[in-house]
Amino acid sequence: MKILIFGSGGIGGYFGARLAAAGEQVVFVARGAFAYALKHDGLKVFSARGDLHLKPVTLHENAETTGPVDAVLICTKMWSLPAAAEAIRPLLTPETAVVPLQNGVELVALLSDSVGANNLLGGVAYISAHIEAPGVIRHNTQHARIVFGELDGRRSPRAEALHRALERAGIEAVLTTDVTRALWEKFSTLAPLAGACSYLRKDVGGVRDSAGGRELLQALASECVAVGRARGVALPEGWDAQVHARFDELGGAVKPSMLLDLERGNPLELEWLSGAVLRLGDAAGVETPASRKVYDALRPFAEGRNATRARS
Ligand SMILES: NC(=O)C1=CN([C@@H]2O[C@H](COP(=O)(O)OP(=O)(O)OC[C@H]3O[C@@H](n4cnc5c(N)ncnc54)[C@H](OP(=O)(O)O)[C@@H]3O)[C@@H](O)[C@H]2O)C=CC1
Ligand SMILES: CC(C)(CO)C(=O)C(=O)O
Repeated sequence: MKILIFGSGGIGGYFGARLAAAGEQVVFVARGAFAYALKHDGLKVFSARGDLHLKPVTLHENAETTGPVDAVLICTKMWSLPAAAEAIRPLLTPETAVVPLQNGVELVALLSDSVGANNLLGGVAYISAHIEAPGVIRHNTQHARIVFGELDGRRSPRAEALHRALERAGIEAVLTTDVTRALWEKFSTLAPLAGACSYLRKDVGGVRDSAGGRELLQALASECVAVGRARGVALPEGWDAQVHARFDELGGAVKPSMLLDLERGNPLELEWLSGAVLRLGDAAGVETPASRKVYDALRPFAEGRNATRARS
């Protein structure tokens, strides 16, 4: 398959490198020092599942040289979505599968005008990976999983083809018939986790061990699940308790990407995590005081302090 990876950072670099190493035709979208490193030194992935060094790397330069693609994995931060949607448009055919892998539940609403409902699928990534240096990705745990599917639940040939490609690349892939639920399952785990770790400035182990850490996580998870259910999402009975089970499965040293960004002075995805819980909670008439506390405390840091990684 010809797969465009839009955004070659933590998740895009990891998934793209694995797909390319397994023989798929992968084209990476990168910029600045990262693009320079990919061009000259290739893409290096350090991972408990095996290191790899991909060289040469095919970089997207323009629509003419890249041509139409079979699938796009959008792997930027949330604030880059409009630019990504605009840039991929000339590369889409009516059959191209566009799978945004960001953490968030508003992706479909944000993208459906610009990308088009025919192209858009939903997806989530379960992985912990970050940029260590330009052209270098560090994958922090064993898990590397993508859950994705057509918005209408059908098992389309394009979704099946992408599923096979991901599996060939050693990525655990789940093709779901209820992607909205999959998005909310991840969101209701991740938004509380990212909120609690960032609010307390602690990794997963630190939150587990700190006084009030679990209570904060529980309160955030309950709010998130209540908002999802109020919107008609079929989250299973007892799902908020599952957040703890998932939290306990994670290694103590894992840091959600929002905490890593906070530590590095990068912009935060706060608006699409706790911010989304507040917005969607307001619209559905669900009270969200714990999410409000976390949002208000982190809001002063949301734009980041590093000019080089300012939002664009
Ligand atoms: N990291 C993780 O472990 C996980 C992350 N996620 C989610 O996945 C998404 C991506 O996260 P992550 O991989 O950490 O993000 P990163 O910041 O590591 O990677 C995003 C990359 O996209 C690049 N990019 C953005 N816009 C453009 C553009 N217009 N042209 C070229 N390159 C561009 C960025 O470049 P630049 O630096 O120049 O902006 C950066 O290299 C987020 O929504 C996150 O919440 C989900 C699961 C796990
Ligand atoms: C918490 C983690 C690393 C677990 O998959 C994650 O999904 C994220 O930070 O976005």
